[in-house]
Amino acid sequence: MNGSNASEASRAPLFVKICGLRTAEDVDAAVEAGADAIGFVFAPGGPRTVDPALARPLAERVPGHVLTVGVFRGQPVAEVRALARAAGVRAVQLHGDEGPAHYAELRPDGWTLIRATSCHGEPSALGELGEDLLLLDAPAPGSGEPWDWSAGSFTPPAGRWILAGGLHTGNVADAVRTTRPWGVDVSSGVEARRGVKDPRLIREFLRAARSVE
Ligand SMILES: O=C(O)c1ccccc1NCC(=O)[C@H](O)[C@H](O)COP(=O)(O)O
Repeated sequence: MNGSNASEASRAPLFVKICGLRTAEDVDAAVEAGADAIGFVFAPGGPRTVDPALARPLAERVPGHVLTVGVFRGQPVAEVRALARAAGVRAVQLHGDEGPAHYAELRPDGWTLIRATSCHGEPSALGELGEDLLLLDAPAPGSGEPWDWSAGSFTPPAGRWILAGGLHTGNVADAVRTTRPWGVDVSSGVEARRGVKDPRLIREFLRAARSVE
């Protein structure tokens, strides 16, 4: 996965992550439809939250070319490490206000580190806190609420950044055309109702996301 500037990133095949999965049927649908990454939410208290006993067998269904991602928010390093190890995921996505020390402590574990942040006008640089991938999200992650990614509203970072927040089959192609991200991430937009994925919507999302030249 090379690509150190925005134009290179836009020419690479679009990376697509489907987040918040809880069932084998949904995992299989995402993998078969060509997802590059599957996310399991370990941030507590939400409708998509899983524990390692549920997530591990799901992660084990995922072939090696698809990245398994544990999603966390404001949890201590020891908790992130324990949950990610127990579930057997290969990447860790942090949604809280974790600082560089958090990333540095997790680095030796070998996970791909994803920093999720909301875009407040000031561009965030990839790697600023020691992450491998940068995810630009809405202020309320997993809410399905979009943010203003229209042309001129923000400066897209260079390199491997992922657009998230309120994406769905009907807007993802426009979002990709406008912002030229390295990847996209969706959760609510592929759900029949909050916390319940719809395999048909997963397939349609992947098709729409990849329809942009
Ligand atoms: O989904 C959750 O419940 C969640 C809770 C805490 C932190 C992150 C969470 N989700 C992250 C995601 O699902 C995605 O990375 C992203 O926010 C896109 O969400 P959506 O707008 O629902 O497509």
